[in-house]
Amino acid sequence: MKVNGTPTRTIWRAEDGAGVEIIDQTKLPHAFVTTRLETLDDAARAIKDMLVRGAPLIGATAAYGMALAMRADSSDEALTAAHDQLYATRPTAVNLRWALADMKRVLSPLSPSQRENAAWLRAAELCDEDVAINEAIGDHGLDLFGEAWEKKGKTGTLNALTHCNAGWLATVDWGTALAPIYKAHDAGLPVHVWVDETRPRSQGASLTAWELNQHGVPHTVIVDNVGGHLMQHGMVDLCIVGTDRTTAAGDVCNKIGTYLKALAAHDNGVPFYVALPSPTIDWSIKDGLKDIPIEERSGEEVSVITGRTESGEVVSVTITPEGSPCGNWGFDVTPARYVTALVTERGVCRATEEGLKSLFPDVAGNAAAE
Ligand SMILES: CSC[C@H]1O[C@H](OP(=O)(O)O)[C@H](O)[C@@H]1O
Repeated sequence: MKVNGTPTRTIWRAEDGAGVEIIDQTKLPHAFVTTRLETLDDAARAIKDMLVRGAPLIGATAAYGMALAMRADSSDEALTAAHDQLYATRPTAVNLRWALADMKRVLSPLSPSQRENAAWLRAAELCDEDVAINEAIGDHGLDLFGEAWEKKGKTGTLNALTHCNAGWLATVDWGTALAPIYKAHDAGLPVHVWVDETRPRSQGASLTAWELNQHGVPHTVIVDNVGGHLMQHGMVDLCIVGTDRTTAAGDVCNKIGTYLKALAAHDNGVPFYVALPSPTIDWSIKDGLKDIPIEERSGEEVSVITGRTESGEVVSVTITPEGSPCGNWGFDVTPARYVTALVTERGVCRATEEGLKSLFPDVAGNAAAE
């Protein structure tokens, strides 16, 4: 998408071919800073410390991390060690596993001398594929927004609620949940977005709001707990969120708090859509609650908050008493029964095994055979 009018992706190979450039998302919204990854360790740290985050972007960064690793040492041992180091960075987004498996499939059969170049090429292909997938999600999601606008009688504004950041900052470009919002806005639909701030890291307040500002999309940042109230009072026409892992039966793992929004949407008859790129489908599992690992991060992400002072200085402050432990579960699972539909790059389907198989008969079958 554009940053100050300039088309920009979240990750790209450096012009000198020896490094990888990323947007440091820990600096947004108060500063737009890019940083250069030179080594496998740099890439692993960028994922673990969330300079880059979002399931598709985590996968893309891991792919480029493999290229940086092969640049340093392209032996069989180094290939396996790089895969394992990157795999261990964050447990929930299945794109990490998928991208690393893809890179290993491409690199393992090659001679060490061929691996670095092949890794750079494959990582770039995965990024381009992500962009195409997300734009297609935008196109299919636009149809749903059009239907919602018709249903509303084409009056007022079309109010969409989203949670966390599933925008272009969570991917290489376009985003997943925000792609239909950008497409609808650009098509002239009067879309307004309720942006859940999404504690504790505030990806909504700091990233989604920043993205929507850049694109000129009307929005309102809200605290995480107000969404149900807005739905009770008819102020939300639809919800659309991203996902970090969706099971073959349509259970959706996403940022903590998503499940509660889905419950409120179900109780108030508000459509609850999940933007789902196929690399985020885990075909090997059906029961999300039982089988999806939920990341637990440091309690400091809860007790410490960062912001900008009136003088423009960015500072961090502690908001909890000394000695109060803080729990920090990063994700939750929304059972498929609370999902109205899945918006994929191949179209919209029910959040069921049959629905996903109808769109991905080629993939579902293979995965089941593995
Ligand atoms: C399009 S994936 C976006 C997804 O990833 C976020 O998690 P995190 O910021 O911790 O990487 C969140 O669950 C978003 O919905």
